[in-house]
Amino acid sequence: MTALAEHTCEPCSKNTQPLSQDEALEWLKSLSQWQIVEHDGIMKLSRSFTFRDFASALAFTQCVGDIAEQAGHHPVIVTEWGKATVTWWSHAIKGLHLNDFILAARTDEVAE
Ligand SMILES: C[C@H](O)[C@H](O)[C@H]1CNC2=NC(N)=NC(=O)C2=N1
Repeated sequence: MTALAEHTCEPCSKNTQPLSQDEALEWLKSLSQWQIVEHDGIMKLSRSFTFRDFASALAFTQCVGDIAEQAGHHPVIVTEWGKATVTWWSHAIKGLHLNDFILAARTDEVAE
């Protein structure tokens, strides 16, 4: 079975259905330390990463930005001293798509 990070992101149009809560919870089992949060009725995938200082958090933020640019799919990243919180969701479908789980897995790879 292909590791989640190696999956290919699929373009999703605004007509694509977001994952159901059950589907999202099933994919969540493939990740660790990520959680599904809901803001304004939109399910999102979020995880905080801790670092020894601001510069390290900023360098991680740049790496996540590179992943996002490469995929054409972007998270919200809150970067602060010693911490960065990454939240993925698919704006076009106002919910979660497998792409968000793939990019969360790729986010974990650059946090190591
Ligand atoms: C035009 C541009 O490709 C689209 O707006 C992309 C940009 N990045 C995106 N990122 C996320 N998370 N969801 C989107 O729907 C999205 N759409």
